[in-house]
Amino acid sequence: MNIYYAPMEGITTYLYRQLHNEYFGGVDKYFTPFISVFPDHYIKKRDEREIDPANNLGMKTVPQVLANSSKELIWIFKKLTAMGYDEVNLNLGCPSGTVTAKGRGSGFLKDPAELDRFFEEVFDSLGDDAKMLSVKTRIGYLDASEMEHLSEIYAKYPIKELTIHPRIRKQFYKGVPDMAVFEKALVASSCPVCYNGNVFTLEDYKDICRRYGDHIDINTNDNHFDVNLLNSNNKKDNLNDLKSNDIDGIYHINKSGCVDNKISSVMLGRGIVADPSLGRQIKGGAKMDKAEFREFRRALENMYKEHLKDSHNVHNKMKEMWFYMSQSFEGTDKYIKNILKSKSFSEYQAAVNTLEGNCEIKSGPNATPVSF
Ligand SMILES: Cc1cc2nc3c(=O)[nH]c(=O)nc-3n(C[C@H](O)[C@H](O)[C@H](O)COP(=O)(O)O)c2cc1C
Repeated sequence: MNIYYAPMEGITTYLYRQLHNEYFGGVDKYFTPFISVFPDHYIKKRDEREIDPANNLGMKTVPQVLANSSKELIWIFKKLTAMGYDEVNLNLGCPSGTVTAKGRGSGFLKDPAELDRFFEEVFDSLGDDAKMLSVKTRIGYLDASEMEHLSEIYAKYPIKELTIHPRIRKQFYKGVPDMAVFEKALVASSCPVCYNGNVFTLEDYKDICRRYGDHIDINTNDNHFDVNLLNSNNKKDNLNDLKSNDIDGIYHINKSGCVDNKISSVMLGRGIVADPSLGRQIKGGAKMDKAEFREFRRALENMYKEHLKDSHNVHNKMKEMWFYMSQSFEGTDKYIKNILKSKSFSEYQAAVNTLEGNCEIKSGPNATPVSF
């Protein structure tokens, strides 16, 4: 199973990604926060830094882009692949009003006919290279029933991987993911599917794997089976038989060689911001302890101090991080308030020391973080 660190605007900047990779790892791909592409083929300087290969050494980074014209997308796609990226992710999920008002992000889902035309132009123009395009989508703009038609559109194109966050636009990040709609979309997909939403703990991850993770990847070039997780009915010994005889009878194998009702990847968002060791735990490594957390938290502060000009920005950035990270500690209620309402960096530091001194890292499931 591939483990991805979700794109998170304002959080998963290249500086954060570098630090997370250095301290915890456990992540197969890091997605950049969305990069807006402007009509005159321009992206912000800030975003140029996000994609600069020198800022992404030693980790696998996937640039995510926000575009709703094929010209914009084709331009940025070519720029990124020429820089060496082998995947570009299209954002069809952003719920922010300023984005959706321009028909971008989840706002693009409002007009499926236009989305279909857009994909047709993009895939026609990019030819074989288009197989490097992946998509991250919500299940609808106004209503989850929209996903049925959206799935038909996605299934027409050889998308590298489809990440499904099973919420509609107006939910933002609240409420529970709609698993029934996710399941239908998973079955309808013609490409590998990544699940995203509310995976906050190792248990949440295992639950998703139990339901959707039993999968077999087939490398069609050398007919080699790479077994990731096999359930008790499909013992390893039976694989050669499966390969030669029964595989189509048991599973429907899609174009990319994945079993179409099983997921290929899980994308972690707020859960891994809260507990940066979540990916490592999923890969069989240790949960962080307080000393390790503290070291990472100090490294974050130092990194922001070094790179953000204004000390207010450092303070605000750390408050945002603590909104999520406090979810990894027991009984933080009265302490986290002091961090979030601190007026100066020294007040903030005192409140952080109090929280870290009085609260232990949770051993059980984390609470559900909403958003800052
Ligand atoms: C603060 C914040 C910023 C986000 N920025 C992006 C973004 O730039 N691109 C994107 O596709 N999704 C973005 N998301 C959505 C996440 O990638 C993810 O889909 C969402 O948080 C659900 O996953 P989770 O329940 O694991 O957090 C953002 C979410 C939050 C809370």
